[in-house]
Amino acid sequence: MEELVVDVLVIGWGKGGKTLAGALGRNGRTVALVERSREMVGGSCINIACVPTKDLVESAAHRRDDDDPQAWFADAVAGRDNLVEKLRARNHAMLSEVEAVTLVGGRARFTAPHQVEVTAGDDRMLVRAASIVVNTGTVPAWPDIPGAVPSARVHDSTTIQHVSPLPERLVIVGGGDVALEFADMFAQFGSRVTLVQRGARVLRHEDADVADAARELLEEHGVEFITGAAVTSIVDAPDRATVAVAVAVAVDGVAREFAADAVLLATGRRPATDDLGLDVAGIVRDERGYVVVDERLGTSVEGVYAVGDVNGGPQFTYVSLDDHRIVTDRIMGAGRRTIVDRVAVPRTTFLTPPLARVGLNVTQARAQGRAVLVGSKRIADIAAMPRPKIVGETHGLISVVVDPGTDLVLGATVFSIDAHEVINLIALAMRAGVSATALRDGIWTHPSSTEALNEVLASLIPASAAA
Ligand SMILES: Cc1cc2nc3c(=O)[nH]c(=O)nc-3n(C[C@H](O)[C@H](O)[C@H](O)COP(=O)(O)OP(=O)(O)OC[C@H]3O[C@@H](n4cnc5c(N)ncnc54)[C@H](O)[C@@H]3O)c2cc1C
Ligand SMILES: NC(=O)c1ccc[n+]([C@@H]2O[C@H](COP(=O)([O-])OP(=O)(O)OC[C@H]3O[C@@H](n4cnc5c(N)ncnc54)[C@H](O)[C@@H]3O)[C@@H](O)[C@H]2O)c1
Repeated sequence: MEELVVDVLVIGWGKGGKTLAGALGRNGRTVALVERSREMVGGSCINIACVPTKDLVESAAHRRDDDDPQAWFADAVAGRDNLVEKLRARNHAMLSEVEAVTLVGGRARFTAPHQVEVTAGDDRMLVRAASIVVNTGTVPAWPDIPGAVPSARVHDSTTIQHVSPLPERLVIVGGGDVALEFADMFAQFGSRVTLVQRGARVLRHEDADVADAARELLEEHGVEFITGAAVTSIVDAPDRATVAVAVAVAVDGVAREFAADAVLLATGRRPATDDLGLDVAGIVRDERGYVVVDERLGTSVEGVYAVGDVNGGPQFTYVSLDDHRIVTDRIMGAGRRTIVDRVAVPRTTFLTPPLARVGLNVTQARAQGRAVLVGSKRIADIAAMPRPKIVGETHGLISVVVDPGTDLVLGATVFSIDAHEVINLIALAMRAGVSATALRDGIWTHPSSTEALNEVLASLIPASAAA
């Protein structure tokens, strides 16, 4: 069997792993990166997750009522394929041009704490390394519902991206980011979307006014919500799938069975650790299968680290990227970076317009018993922010939570055009200790979305007095 000995082995071409492989390779370490799938060169983000889905979201948002849905969707898919192909080639080139990095195609499996066997068809290779970085990500978690099995009509978030033709009726099961982003996107492409969700409320982690505004937006785009509902079966027939649901509170006139041309199961993800041989190597997993790590992302085996989704942290590409900084620092630097250093990590759900949040919202501040000030305005009412009116997208609201004692921002929700950008500015202000007053009095370009801060932060009132 062919053998390869390197300083650092990265398993999986995720965001953290590929960045780390390039950085270490350029700094004199020999590195091997193993990826099991040609279609995943570059990792989930560019192939099946962030980039292709946001490209489709963007295309869907630009469709007008008189544009033919099928033709528009086909064009959007072709554009997406073209983009992904380019990004994949670029990702391959970025590492193949680093001499110290060896790219290995195949499935890796631990056979000892510092050794993996890589299998590709009949080919086998042994790779040994003093440092190993597990970056295998997650895969869709299929729910335990009768009939919930992959088929031409029953999809997960990966296969639905290749559905053809555009489904006239799409039933989505779930209430997280994947469910909401695909619901909004397909509704705007022209599908009739029904979203079935277990909880009584959508976006239960958001303030009630934010969740209501998001639901109203999606309903305006044509999404029907069936809340407090459990899917009891999916029956896949040649001409249609039928999704049966049991609802907690019966409402007259609401169907219990939904016919669909396609079903999307958006019920979460599970770690890609099933067949990785972690137990053989003594690498401890938690009860859900995620690799257990310490604050510096070390596993139970010295010299073995886990970065990205597989370590059970927040599942965002930029968190995987930050994980690479911690492990790179540990392998090449002072080893002082930890996940505890992370302050104000923002997130965005890519609806149209996007819904972004950082830090505490009003509900969470109240739950902590904090007396806070809140500035909250509907986008349509913010006179000092004409950009949404210029663009013709005035849905949403902005809400900022401020500590009255320190004048520091504790959190913000921005549900508006440009929210995914504005939230980064607020997150930076939180990290840098910039006061709410400084943000209120900031000199911002005009017309822009940032200038909403001038007006929203001038309207602070005690949370107890806010609705
Ligand atoms: C539909 C969708 C949309 C998303 N949108 C966003 C977004 O807009 N913004 C955002 O920040 N996050 C988004 N996410 C989350 C984001 O995609 C993930 O957090 C991120 O891609 C995780 O990357 P990673 O570094 O953990 O590994 P991944 O990029 O998942 O890479 C893991 C790699 O390991 C390979 N692999 C697995 N097992 C083995 C093995 N045994 N041997 C060899 N190779 C192996 C896999 O093939 C894969 O290429 C989205 C997720 C989904 C599902
Ligand atoms: N824009 C972004 O940054 C972005 C976009 C997509 C995904 N992601 C990340 O990827 C990860 C996966 O997203 P996701 O939405 O798949 O997972 P999730 O865990 O966020 O949501 C899963 C949803 O499915 C529901 N669910 C689970 N089992 C069910 C069942 N049997 N029946 C009905 N409902 C069920 C849950 O209640 C939940 O609402 C998340 O961490 C998410 O943050 C991020």
